[in-house]
Amino acid sequence: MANPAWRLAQRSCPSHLQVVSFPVVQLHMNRTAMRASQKDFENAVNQVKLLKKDPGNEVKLKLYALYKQATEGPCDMPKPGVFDLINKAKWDAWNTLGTLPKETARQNYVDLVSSLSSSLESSSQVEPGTDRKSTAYETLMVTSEDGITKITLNRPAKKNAINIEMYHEIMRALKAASKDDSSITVLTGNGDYYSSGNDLTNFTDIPPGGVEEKAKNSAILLREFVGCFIDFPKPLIAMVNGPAVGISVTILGLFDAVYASDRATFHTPFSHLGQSPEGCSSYTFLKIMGPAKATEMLVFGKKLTAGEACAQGLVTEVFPDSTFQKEVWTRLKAFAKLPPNAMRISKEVIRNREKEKLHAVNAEECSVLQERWLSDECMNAVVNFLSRKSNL
Ligand SMILES: CCCCC/C=C/CC(=O)SCCNC(=O)CCNC(=O)[C@H](O)C(C)(C)COP(=O)(O)OP(=O)(O)OC[C@H]1O[C@@H](n2cnc3c(N)ncnc32)[C@H](O)[C@@H]1OP(=O)(O)O
Repeated sequence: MANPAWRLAQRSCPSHLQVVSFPVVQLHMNRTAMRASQKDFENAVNQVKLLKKDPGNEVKLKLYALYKQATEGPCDMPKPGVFDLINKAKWDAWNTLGTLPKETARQNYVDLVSSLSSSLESSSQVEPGTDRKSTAYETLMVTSEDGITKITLNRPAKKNAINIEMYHEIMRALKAASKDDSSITVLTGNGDYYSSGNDLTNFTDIPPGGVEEKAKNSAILLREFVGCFIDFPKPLIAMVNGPAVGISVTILGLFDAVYASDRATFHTPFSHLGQSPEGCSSYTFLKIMGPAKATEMLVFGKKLTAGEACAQGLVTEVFPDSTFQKEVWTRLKAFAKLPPNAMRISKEVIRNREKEKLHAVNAEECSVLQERWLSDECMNAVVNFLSRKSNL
């Protein structure tokens, strides 16, 4: 959407907000629909009218394009002339959606409005720098302000262990963040831990199909979860506020920057747990730190200090815990002011070369883990933890 013509329109036409504005979307409201998803869509169209804060021109263009695609299908209008700046920006936005199916456009529109409603609502009501738990999530706090969507793991009493609900909520929050109007996304933890990794009680809820079915379902969930990090389109930054264990460490290799408090530690005790690496770490860690150091972490379970993790390239920079929040947020706010499309495209250029490989590694790691979870070594480790014979 970094359309120079649109930028020019913004400067030369002070009334642009009316031109690409809610009424444009409302204009087409009289088409009623029969299907449930169409009802959601209509609700979303109505919700747009109720937004208290202007979502900005880029978001409005996205809404316009998705609306047109959802109601009329691919753009078949003649391209407006080069001097018809506003209509050309709208045409461009619609035309970029190509042959996106109407149903997908409808769904994307609904998702965008939903992320918009929560982010605009939170940014308008929350004091700067203050978190407010979004009612949409049980295990996370998600806020959006100053161009930054912040996803906070919020099970501090369980050291932010990732239970099944949290896996799903993180995926949902990432999908919403990928479409909202923020420039960058931050993941952090509430309390003294960043995250203690997979919630080991996830393994205790056995379905009627038995442990094999459990292992299969877990592998499917894990693959989808890691896939969201591989495909996340905006700069994704981890603020590692404290110790990190297991999968919360391995997926750091898929982040674009990792800032750590000097209280943080990085621990992947897979062998201790009878498991094997995930989160694409069997590939990313080798690239980041070389095979010898990666093996120490992933095979022998060596726990790294923040300083060591930084020296090995897993962490971008370490800050004293006392100034961690202040220093990192100052930096993130400056990043968020950079042109968002340029950041997104630069990330795309960097990531695209690796994407296919990363998805293949993810699939392989999940398939190996599916077997590992059925092993005696793994089952014993989980039982030991649950009966408190082991604290890593
Ligand atoms: C869909 C499936 C995908 C699977 C993907 C696979 C991923 C692999 C991994 O992530 S492997 C890593 C798994 N994590 C662990 O093995 C860590 C286990 N936890 C600990 O060793 C310790 O809790 C600790 C070192 C993190 C913290 O120890 P401390 O003594 O400071 O605190 P407590 O042990 O008393 O913990 C407080 C309460 O939190 C519960 N808890 C902490 N971590 C986990 C966890 N990972 N799973 C489940 N529960 C956890 C702990 O049980 C305490 O609860 P309680 O107060 O109710 O007793």
